Amino acid sequence: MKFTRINGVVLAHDIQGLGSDKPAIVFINSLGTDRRIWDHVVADLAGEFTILTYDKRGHGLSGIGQSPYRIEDHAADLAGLLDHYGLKNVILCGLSVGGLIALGLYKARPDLIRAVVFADTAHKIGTPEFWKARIEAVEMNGIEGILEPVMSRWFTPTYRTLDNADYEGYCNMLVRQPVPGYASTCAAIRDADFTETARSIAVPALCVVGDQDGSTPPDLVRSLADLVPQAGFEVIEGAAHIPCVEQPADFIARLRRFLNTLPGA
Ligand SMILES: O=C(O)CC1=CCC(=O)O1
Repeated sequence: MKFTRINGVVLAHDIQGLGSDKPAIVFINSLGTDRRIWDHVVADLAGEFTILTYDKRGHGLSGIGQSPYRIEDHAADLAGLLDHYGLKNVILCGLSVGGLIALGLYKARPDLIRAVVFADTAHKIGTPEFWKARIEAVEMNGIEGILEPVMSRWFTPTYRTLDNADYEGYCNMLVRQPVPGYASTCAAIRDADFTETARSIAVPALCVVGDQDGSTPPDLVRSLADLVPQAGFEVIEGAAHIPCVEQPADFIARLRRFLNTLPGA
């Protein structure tokens, strides 16, 4: 684990394969999660790629910084981290708000990006009213107060059982995020609309979504795929909003298939 200060905020991250000539892939997290959601994927790709995972500001072990945030702040943090390591020509894999951050980074620094995987995300997520209610709820009652509705979006009923220790662990992950970082990221999502950026993407892209995703349902993710000129669209069975956790083998297989289509793969 490493820590680096970027834009005045300490970002916790892991990097492997640095200095090799292996293609670089960067994973960008969803709201309320930290970089450990990518553990299965990273373990599978290790040795073949330079791999960066990080906790965006306000999440995990990263600093919180100043509220309010915009997606542009999260994207500037990622640009700073890539510049810190001299990473260019990267493949981005963004989950949910991570997809918005990928779009924000593409808008600001298209020079850094070689391809994008958009997982369970869209150019615009939710309504202002929805995010206002979410922010008010967490500021009033803490993240515990929204645990059940959020978990029913993240995971299928099959996964959400009391005897599933992994499920309990991901509940812990959510409730342990700092409220100011969580609420500020909700506000950033509320204010984001990357429709025009999505239309402008000139690199290969894959949009993928769990068939039971309650946050960014398949039809919404398909609408992103329709905007992005070179995007494929795939649905993962038996997953909700976080397929890299709930169906890692299927997620990895689709990711690998996409990576194998990239020029020079
Ligand atoms: O918390 C949720 O409802 C799921 C989600 C929306 C945006 C994101 O990153 O996660």
